[in-house]
Amino acid sequence: MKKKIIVLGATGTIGKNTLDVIKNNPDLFELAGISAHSKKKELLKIAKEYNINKTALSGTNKDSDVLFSGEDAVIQLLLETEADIVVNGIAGAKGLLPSITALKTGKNLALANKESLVMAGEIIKETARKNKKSIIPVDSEHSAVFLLLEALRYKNIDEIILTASGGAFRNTPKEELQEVTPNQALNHPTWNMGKKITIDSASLANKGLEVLEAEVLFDLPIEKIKVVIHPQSIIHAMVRQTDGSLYAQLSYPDMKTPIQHALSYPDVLSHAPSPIDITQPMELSFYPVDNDKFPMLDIAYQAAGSRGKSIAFNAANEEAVDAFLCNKIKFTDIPYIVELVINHNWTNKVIDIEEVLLIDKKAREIAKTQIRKIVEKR
Ligand SMILES: NC(=O)C1=CN([C@@H]2O[C@H](COP(=O)(O)OP(=O)(O)OC[C@H]3O[C@@H](n4cnc5c(N)ncnc54)[C@H](OP(=O)(O)O)[C@@H]3O)[C@@H](O)[C@H]2O)C=CC1
Ligand SMILES: CC(=O)[C@@H](O)[C@H](O)COP(=O)(O)O
Ligand SMILES: [Mn+2]
Repeated sequence: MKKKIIVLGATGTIGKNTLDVIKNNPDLFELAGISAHSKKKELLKIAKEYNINKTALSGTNKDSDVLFSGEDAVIQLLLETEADIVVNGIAGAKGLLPSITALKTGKNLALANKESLVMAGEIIKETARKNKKSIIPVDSEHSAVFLLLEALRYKNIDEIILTASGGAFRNTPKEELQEVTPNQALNHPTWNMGKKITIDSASLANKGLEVLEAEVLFDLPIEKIKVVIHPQSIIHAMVRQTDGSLYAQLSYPDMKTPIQHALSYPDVLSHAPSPIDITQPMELSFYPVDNDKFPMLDIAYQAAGSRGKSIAFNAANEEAVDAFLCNKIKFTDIPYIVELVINHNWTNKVIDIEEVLLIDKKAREIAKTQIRKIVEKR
């Protein structure tokens, strides 16, 4: 039986990589539905190529060229389409409700949209538990930890270590970060990704979100979740057992590897999307994070353990990155804005999705006020 897959964010980087994995494994996987936000032409092209009619376009009003259109299009697609797995490759906080709906409609969730877990980790896990469905991480580091923990049978785990490439400014002196441009920040050294996550890699906010994502996924105390700079992005994560042994997962920086793993799970396929050639010389190096130069990781650690602060971290960062990409604020204003927002009096426990959305909205308002103040001053 082929697994039926819905790809949310089919026009994005995760979406396209997922479509490649499906295309490369026609006997195993079958595309059941797709969503996009603005790229209608591209969405229709994919639908034609894969011969499907379950299409959703969320960034428009009623549009008869697609099956579902408008703000609720993704939710309608999930309600009306049978599938085994939903790959959530939507960028940002808008991925949250689709994650929950995927689980509620009885589908396993292959999750790239880390924001879902940062905003509503407990609610999503409880929804998965109630509906007897799995959350399979797609984020490369979490996919690696997931694999390693399974291989080690979750026994005697001491700590997990996520690697970070260091982003576009790993070698840029701190004093020069004031004047860097969006185009410079978008020049990721190892991965080809969407704009928002690429800016987050440059500021290390991505690693901050990933620490918060790992806190939810692996149920570990935050001091057991560590980060190390590894410029080659070959090792994606490591797990240390209590006897000191350190286990690592290695693969080239190609998202098809964790995506294939998530789609085939619990099986492992007999071929690799891009196998590592160990007959070639390969350098693997590691450095500590420079927290003074990149404060976003420390700010994320401050948000750990508090769902309200985690939501605020994500919301303020999304607003600040948007403003940076529009040249309204400087790169160095991003941590200033986010720290100011998370230092408000947010609740630690969040009960339901309505409360999540309320905190998200409030945090964005505070961030936008700060952005306006910065713009007025300059
Ligand atoms: N790229 C990567 O390698 C990795 C990404 N991730 C995570 O995966 C997610 C997607 O990232 P990435 O693929 O890089 O992003 P992209 O920007 O490349 O793609 C985003 C996708 O989401 C759609 N989209 C954008 N806004 C909305 C919205 N408001 N409602 C519904 N759909 C929307 C876009 O549609 P359209 O193009 O039509 O506008 C597009 O299909 C993020 O959460 C990211 O953190 C995690 C690990 C690795
Ligand atoms: C591919 C992936 O999982 C990204 O989240 C990646 O980790 C980003 O690179 P950084 O390590 O630079 O944040
Ligand atoms: Mn990652």
